[in-house]
Amino acid sequence: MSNGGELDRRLLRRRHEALANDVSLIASEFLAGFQKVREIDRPAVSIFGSARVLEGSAVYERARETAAVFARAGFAVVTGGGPGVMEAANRGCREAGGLSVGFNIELPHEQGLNPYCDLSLTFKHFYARKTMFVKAAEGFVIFPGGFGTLDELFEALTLIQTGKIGSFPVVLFDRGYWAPMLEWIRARMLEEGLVSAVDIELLHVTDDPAEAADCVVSRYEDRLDEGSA
Ligand SMILES: C/C(=C\CNc1ncnc2c1ncn2[C@@H]1O[C@H](COP(=O)(O)O)[C@@H](O)[C@H]1O)CO
Repeated sequence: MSNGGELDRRLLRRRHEALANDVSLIASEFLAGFQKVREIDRPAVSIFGSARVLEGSAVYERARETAAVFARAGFAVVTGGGPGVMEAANRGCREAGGLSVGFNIELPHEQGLNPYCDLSLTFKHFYARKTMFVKAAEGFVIFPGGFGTLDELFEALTLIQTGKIGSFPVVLFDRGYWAPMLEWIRARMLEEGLVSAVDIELLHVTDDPAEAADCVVSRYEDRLDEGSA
């Protein structure tokens, strides 16, 4: 099965004769993604986190619980549709009667879509898929994770910091996990003038599922009152 990697590698090799066709394939993936986002009939949160945590682990169970709180608040839960935190969040949302959405990705070592998604789409390209996490969401909750999770966290933060999207809440779940990163951001990035204090204020840190949900839901309600949601 094609995993999109061949197309990405071809684009980067700059084989110009193939570019127009390749770009139109990518455009059609964006369009299919936007159409799927339109099917989400309520406000949504995008939840990111490790693909590797297992059922029963603290991170998995907190993600499941957090997604359930969002579902009970009337929010859809959007994830990458894979295993680990993605599965936990889709599962928690489904168990609480919410709308559970998975934007999966074709990978060389296929993991497949987890069985807890009501709406789903599988992408070939990370960049089209990442746009849908942002397009769909009123905020972001990020659980402990590795490179993929950090990529999604900093994508959201950069879009907010540069004003490409509104100032949506970004919640880091698990104080202990994120503390060293936040300390480094303050001690080095801020100290050396590479970010501003207001940039750091974009991040909210919590260990509490209800607080994570309240942060996103209350900001959404404020935007509704202002007429900007
Ligand atoms: C490596 C494993 C599974 C890979 N399958 C994935 N399926 C869907 N989405 C994924 C997968 N791996 C990473 N992602 C995305 O990145 C985030 C997690 O990455 P991390 O490096 O594990 O932090 C996640 O939010 C996904 O969107 C398990 O064997």
